[in-house]
Amino acid sequence: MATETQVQIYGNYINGEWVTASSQEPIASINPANTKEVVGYLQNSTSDDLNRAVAAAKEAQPAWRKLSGAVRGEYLYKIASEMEKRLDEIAATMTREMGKTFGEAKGETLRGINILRYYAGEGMRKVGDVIPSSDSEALMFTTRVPLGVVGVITPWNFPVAIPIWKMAPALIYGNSIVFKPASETGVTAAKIVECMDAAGLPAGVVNLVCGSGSVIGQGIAEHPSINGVTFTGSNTVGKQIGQTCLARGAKYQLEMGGKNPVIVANDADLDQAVEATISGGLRSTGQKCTATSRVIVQSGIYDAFKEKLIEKVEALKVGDGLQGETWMGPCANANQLKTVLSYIEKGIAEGATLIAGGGKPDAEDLASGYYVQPTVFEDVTGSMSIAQEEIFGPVLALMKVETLEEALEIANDVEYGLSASIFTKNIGNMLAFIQDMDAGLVRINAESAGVELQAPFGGMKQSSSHSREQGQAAIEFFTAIKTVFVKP
Ligand SMILES: NC(=O)C1=CN([C@@H]2O[C@H](COP(=O)(O)OP(=O)(O)OC[C@H]3O[C@@H](n4cnc5c(N)ncnc54)[C@H](OP(=O)(O)O)[C@@H]3O)[C@@H](O)[C@H]2O)C=CC1
Ligand SMILES: O=C(O)CCC(=O)C(=O)O
Repeated sequence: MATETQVQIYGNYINGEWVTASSQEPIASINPANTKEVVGYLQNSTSDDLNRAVAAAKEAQPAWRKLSGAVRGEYLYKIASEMEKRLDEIAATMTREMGKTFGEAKGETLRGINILRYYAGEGMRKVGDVIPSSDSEALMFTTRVPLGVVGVITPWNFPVAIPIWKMAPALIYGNSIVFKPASETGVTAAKIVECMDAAGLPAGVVNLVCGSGSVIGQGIAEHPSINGVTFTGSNTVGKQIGQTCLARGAKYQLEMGGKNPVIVANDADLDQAVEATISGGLRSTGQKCTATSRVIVQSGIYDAFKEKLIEKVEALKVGDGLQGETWMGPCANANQLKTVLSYIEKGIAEGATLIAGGGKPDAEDLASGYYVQPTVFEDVTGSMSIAQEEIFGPVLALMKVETLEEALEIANDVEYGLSASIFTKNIGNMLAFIQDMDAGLVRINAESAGVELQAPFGGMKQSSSHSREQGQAAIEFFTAIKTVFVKP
């Protein structure tokens, strides 16, 4: 009861003001580690609220765009400083809203701050090239212009880093924003926007509209005044957004699922491979699009690898992410837990052998959260659902192979192509993997998760719309090239 009385209601942020949605029916954001705790209340917005946010963004964009890149960059530096002042508070809110451990949440918030500073610097870098004209008297060059109003639709699994790696480049290149965060993590989103407000960002440049995906998310995809939509989330929703944008001629960028493999070769450093498989597969409760899901192990090292992996997985401490000793928190919501448990059942039904975990933990103090045990299967074959479909949970599927060629064939035999790792000391194995692995991110002797903010990020096959986010690659989505020809 004590928590209920202190719970804050967060407004939408439209045209520089915190406002209540027209529906007057706030949505509760629940702590997945203890479902009796409400973290905060968010607005359940309607299309009228969305229209107001889009109108504000449209009005603010021309003046924002006219500022120099350096001046826009100053705002990003200020937002980063505001977030730094509230680092622990924002990280704790993230843990309470979606369950990842406080250490991971703090690391992610710092990453968000670093992304802001990186793109602040981009405001001072070149945006075009001089190209020789066939006319000797003419000057020909390229410049770039912003898209206009950008819709930002984000998931709950990286509630700070993903919104910021979309919004920071959108802003630095002169766009204004309508931001619709995942409903699970609306309080964390509101705190990011509070930092933007405290930094003095001009009214209307960023607008926050909370509400359901089917109303506000779909409304953004359909809105005639939104010029581009950047999305991270499920494949089903991503494709729907892509088709809606395509139909009205808007630009879109989609980052979606993964079914990421790790190959462990006979000559791998065993300890390194085990540590990286656990970290890549089970941190954040396996809820990363880059999480390791399939572990393809050569027969010569299989038994030793399996033994060490199981010993370590069974020692992992599951619990509330705010408690220092916790290694793995709960699933982010009831649906996630249900999905993970149903994949575990499918794995057993399709003939895989369960060798660790496999259900909810027994501990009484975990009964009111969405907890699941870290789980490992062996005897997994390529056609099983747990080898093909994204689980988005702490479930590892071990697959034994004889040769590296066989390992690569299995690794590529899925519809996704986001990230992939190999553990080997052999340069030939490394080069074959770099060359033949169909993934946007290939990592050698390193876990499959973990993205560096200054490098391009995105997937192949069904994992993305084939565009790239982050680093300097972000300019490709958030701007259009203008080729200029000048003749005296
Ligand atoms: N690639 C990744 O990083 C992620 C992948 N996923 C995958 O998706 C699965 C389901 O997760 P879930 O959270 O439901 O993912 P969704 O794709 O449903 O949600 C992602 C974002 O899209 C919004 N949204 C939902 N429906 C629509 C719609 N019709 N039109 C526009 N926007 C919409 C959501 O809003 P709201 O929250 O209000 O529903 C949220 O902001 C996971 O199990 C995982 O497999 C999930 C998250 C991240
Ligand atoms: O691995 C990472 O750091 C990023 C993962 C990611 O982008 C995602 O899960 O959506």
